[in-house]
Amino acid sequence: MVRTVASADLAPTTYAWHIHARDLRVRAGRRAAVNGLDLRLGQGVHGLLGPNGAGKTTLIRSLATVLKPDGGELELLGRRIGGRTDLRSLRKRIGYLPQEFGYYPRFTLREFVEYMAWLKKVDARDISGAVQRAIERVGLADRADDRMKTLSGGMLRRAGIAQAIVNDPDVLLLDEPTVGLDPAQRLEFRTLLRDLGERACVLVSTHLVEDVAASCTNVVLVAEGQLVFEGTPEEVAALGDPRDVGDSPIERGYTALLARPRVRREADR
Ligand SMILES: Nc1ncnc2c1ncn2[C@@H]1O[C@H](COP(=O)(O)OP(=O)(O)OP(=O)(O)O)[C@@H](O)[C@H]1O
Repeated sequence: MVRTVASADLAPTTYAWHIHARDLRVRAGRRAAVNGLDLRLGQGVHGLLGPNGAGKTTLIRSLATVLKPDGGELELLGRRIGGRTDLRSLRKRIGYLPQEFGYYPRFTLREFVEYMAWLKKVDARDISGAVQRAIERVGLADRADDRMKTLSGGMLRRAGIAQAIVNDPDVLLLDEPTVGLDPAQRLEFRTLLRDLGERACVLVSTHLVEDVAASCTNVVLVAEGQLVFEGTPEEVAALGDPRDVGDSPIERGYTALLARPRVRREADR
C-alpha cells in the first residue's frame, strides 16, 4: 500500500519556541483586543494574568487557531499561522479548554472525551487508553460512565480539562480552568498543571493570582491587548511593596505592575 505523506508531516520538528508572536494583532468583533503583542513561550506553565477585557481570551483563541490574526506574526510549534499552514495537523498537537464549551448532555463523560479524541485524530488503537488516563488525571474516574448532564459545574470544568489533555498536546491552552472547582480540586489541579508543564507549553489564564504563584513557572501579564510583563512569580512578588493592594506578595506585585505598566517588555530581555 502506498502511504501518502502530508507536507506538514515532513515539516521540521525543531523550533526555539512553542509559541512565538511578534506584534500580534487580533480583533474581537470590531475591537483590537490583542494589539501589538510580543510573546515567546517554551515548555513550562505560564500563568496569563490581566484585568477584565485585557485580551486574554482573544489571545488564547488565536493561539488555539480559532481566531485568525489580523496582523503581525504568529508561529506555533515552529509553524507560521496564515497562508498555507495545515491547521488540522497543527491542531492535533494543541489542547484547548475554552471558557465555555458545548457537549451532548446525553453523552457519558467517557463518550464525550472519546469523541473529542476522535476529532483530534488520536490513533483509534490508543483512544480508549488515552481517554481513561485523561479522566483519571482530572479525578473523575468514578463518574466516567455518568451522563454529562448529571455532572456538577466543577465536574464539567474537569471534563473540559480531560478533553483538552486527551491528545497529550505539546501546547495546552486553558482559559480559566479553575472556575467552579472546590478548594481541594484546585489544589489537585495545581499538581496536574505542574505535571503537564514538565513536557508541554501550558498557558493558563486565571484571575487567581495565588494559583499562579503556586503552580506556574512563568507569569505573562497583559493589559489593553499588549504584554506588560513576563517573568517568574518571584519577580512579580519582588515588585510589590506594602503600600500596594493585595493579601500576598504576588498580589501586591501584580497590583504594582498594573499601576506601573511596561516595567519590562519581553522584547527588552
Ligand atoms: N465578540 C466580541 N465583540 C466585540 N468585542 C469583543 C468581543 N469579544 C471580546 N470583545 C472585547 O475585546 C476586549 C478583550 O476581551 P477578552 O474577552 O479577550 O478579554 P479578557 O482579558 O479575556 O477578559 P476577562 O478577564 O473579562 O475574561 C474587551 O474589551 C471585550 O469587550
